[in-house]
Amino acid sequence: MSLCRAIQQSRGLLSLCRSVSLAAGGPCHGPSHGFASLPDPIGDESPPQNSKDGKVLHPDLLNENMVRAEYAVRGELYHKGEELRKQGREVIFTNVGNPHVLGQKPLTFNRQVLSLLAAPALLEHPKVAEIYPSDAIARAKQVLTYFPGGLGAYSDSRGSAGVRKEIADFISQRDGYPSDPNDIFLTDGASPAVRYILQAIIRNERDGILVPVPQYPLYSASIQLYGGQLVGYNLREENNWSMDIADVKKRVDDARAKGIAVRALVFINPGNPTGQCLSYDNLKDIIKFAHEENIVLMADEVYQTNIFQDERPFVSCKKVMFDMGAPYNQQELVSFHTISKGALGECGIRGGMLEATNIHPETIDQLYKIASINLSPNTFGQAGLALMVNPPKEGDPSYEQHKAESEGIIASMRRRARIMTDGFNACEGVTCNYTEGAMYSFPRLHLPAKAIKAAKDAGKSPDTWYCLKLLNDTGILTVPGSGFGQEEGTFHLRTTILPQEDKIKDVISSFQGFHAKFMDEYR
Ligand SMILES: Cc1ncc(COP(=O)(O)O)c(C=O)c1O
Repeated sequence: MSLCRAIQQSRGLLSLCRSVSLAAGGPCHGPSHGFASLPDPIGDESPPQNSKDGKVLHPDLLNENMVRAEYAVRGELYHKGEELRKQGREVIFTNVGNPHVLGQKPLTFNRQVLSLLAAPALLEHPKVAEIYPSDAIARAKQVLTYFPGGLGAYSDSRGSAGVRKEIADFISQRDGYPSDPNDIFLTDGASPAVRYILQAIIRNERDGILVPVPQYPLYSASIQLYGGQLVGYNLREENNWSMDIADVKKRVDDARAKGIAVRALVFINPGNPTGQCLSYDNLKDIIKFAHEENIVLMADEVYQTNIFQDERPFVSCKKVMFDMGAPYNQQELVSFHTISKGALGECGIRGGMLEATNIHPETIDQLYKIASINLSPNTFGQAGLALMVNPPKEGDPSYEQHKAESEGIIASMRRRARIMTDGFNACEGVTCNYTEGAMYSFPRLHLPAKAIKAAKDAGKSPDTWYCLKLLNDTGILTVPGSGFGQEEGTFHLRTTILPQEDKIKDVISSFQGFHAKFMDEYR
């Protein structure tokens, strides 16, 4: 059956069939086959410059939005760190929330199931029951039924229906409100899911997206890539990185006065790089605001199980919205989740998702079309999502071990968050809010004037200059606050809390030693 026909059958949509015909590799019916004739010439204008110094793909002739996009997490510091590592120096990669690279072990049950999915012939092996627990075998067989042709075959472009159903059940249970598998898209990590939505929202340079400052640079880079405008709103560091709706409102008014259509508000809960968790009341304010201002909400909830403070449990934006009732339960919302974070930390397997709530059905069809251009999200990532949302249950042979491993990882992160924060706060001229959630510390560096001058003389922003010195002296690779955005005149760095417990004290005392020496030199 052609992709067109399959989509028509599942959604009954002829119009989508027309527009997707190019991606499906052949026309269905109708005139729109995607090969429109070329536009008429604009006056007698000659074509733009096509090559330089014998190269068509010359750096001066690339898509400008691509060239302008920046992604600090893998920016100057990262490249310098890689250079040092290749020279044989020990580098501690605390620049990115990538737990396994710093020694976190994968969850046993999940990898048992994934290994059986990768090598299904093992399921027929006479000794399989001696090696694998019975629930891992049963779960692998069940997940295999979601992937006709196994994990080596393309799945539906939105992701396997079976996995989406498990995710919808998980969301319904988590929030107490229904979730529709047809509104869930599975992607290769949450990053492409975020990009799908930004790409759909941004039409041109007059479309604005509200993004927290500091923010995770996936947002700034993607908004640049799609040619939109980032409209920053400040998180209040003095108030534990809280959101100030009055400030957001002011940013919206300013942007509108400049002719920008503000179309979406991104918030990250728990926050990256700032580590704060939003309270139920904060979420209500955000939803009310978005409703009043007619703005789509983009809820980045990838750290929803990385919670280190009992008084601030995670509550999803969707739950609060439905608790609030009409008219707020009609608010347009897209929420994101991933297997890269939480106790899984499976960054390399690339499993992520979005759930679209109250989004127009024809927009969902357009998203489906865009997803179908990529054919299929990777199947191991999808299986990883199924394992995340539907772990072993009480009474299952793997339950106790799975629970102990998962809870052990989060409890250890909580201890490490405390060690990091306390360690930073013990330093002269460093202040750091406690990491309530996520995986990062974002201390403020109150740099002396002499240090700021030295940085400027070196042609660097003071935080980048500081982080480069820290890397050179100690091998600790962090990301300067400027990569996330920070209030004018303030300087920060971001580090993960992920070095393992036998290492983290050494990391923080190495930082403290460096900083004390630094202050002696520049105070
Ligand atoms: C706030 C936030 N959103 C989304 C992502 C994307 O993660 P992934 O694409 O690995 O799912 C990250 C990764 O660090 C993140 O910190």
